[in-house]
Amino acid sequence: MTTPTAARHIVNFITGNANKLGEVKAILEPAIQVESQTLDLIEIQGASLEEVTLDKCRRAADLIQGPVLVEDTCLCFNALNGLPGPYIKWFLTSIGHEGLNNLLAAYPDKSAKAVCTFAYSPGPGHEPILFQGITEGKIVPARGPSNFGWDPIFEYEGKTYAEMSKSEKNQISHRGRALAKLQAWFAKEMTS
Ligand SMILES: O=P(O)(O)OP(=O)(O)OP(=O)(O)OC[C@H]1O[C@@H](n2cnc3c(O)ncnc32)[C@H](O)[C@@H]1O
Ligand SMILES: [Mg+2]
Repeated sequence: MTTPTAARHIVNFITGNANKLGEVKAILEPAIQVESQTLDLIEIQGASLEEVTLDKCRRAADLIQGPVLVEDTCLCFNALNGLPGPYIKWFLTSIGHEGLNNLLAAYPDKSAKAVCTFAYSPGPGHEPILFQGITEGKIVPARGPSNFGWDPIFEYEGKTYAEMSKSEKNQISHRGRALAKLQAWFAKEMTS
């Protein structure tokens, strides 16, 4: 006799970032199984955070010809009206943690928002669904291990992301908050 297995959702998370994948797996599994493919997806410029992610998702669904999950992360400095925002990857690569701190040297306001926007598409031709999470913190000189992007310079309630354990970060992070919305949506899909 075979044991019936509960229906489980599988998502195909398209990303070139192994740290993102690690966090997404830690948060979603085992309830939602995370498979992954690495694709270098073009990210459009001069658009809203939502448009960047929607466009990335449509491209991924077209390339894969199937259901996909993508994500775009922004780090927005309030004193700079939201910049570097979606361009944080290039700023981080070019000027590093110290340079990012220096960008705020002229401003007393060091507050920043970490914004994570996931987009899920059931396949090509379908309009993707967005799930966004925001964590408010501040930019500080680097503290903690430099394993993942700007984790050492983003402080939330006295600790930088880099000083937190993985589970501590996932509970309060921009990514954790966005995925809580995605989990709720998938849970509803399962029962409808
Ligand atoms: O293939 P994709 O998913 O696009 O991966 P990516 O590394 O290009 O990621 P983004 O385009 O979203 O750029 C976001 C930048 O912020 C970094 N980043 C993303 N999430 C982070 C987090 O939780 N903590 C620290 N740095 C993060 C990431 O390494 C990039 O430099
Ligand atoms: Mg990217």
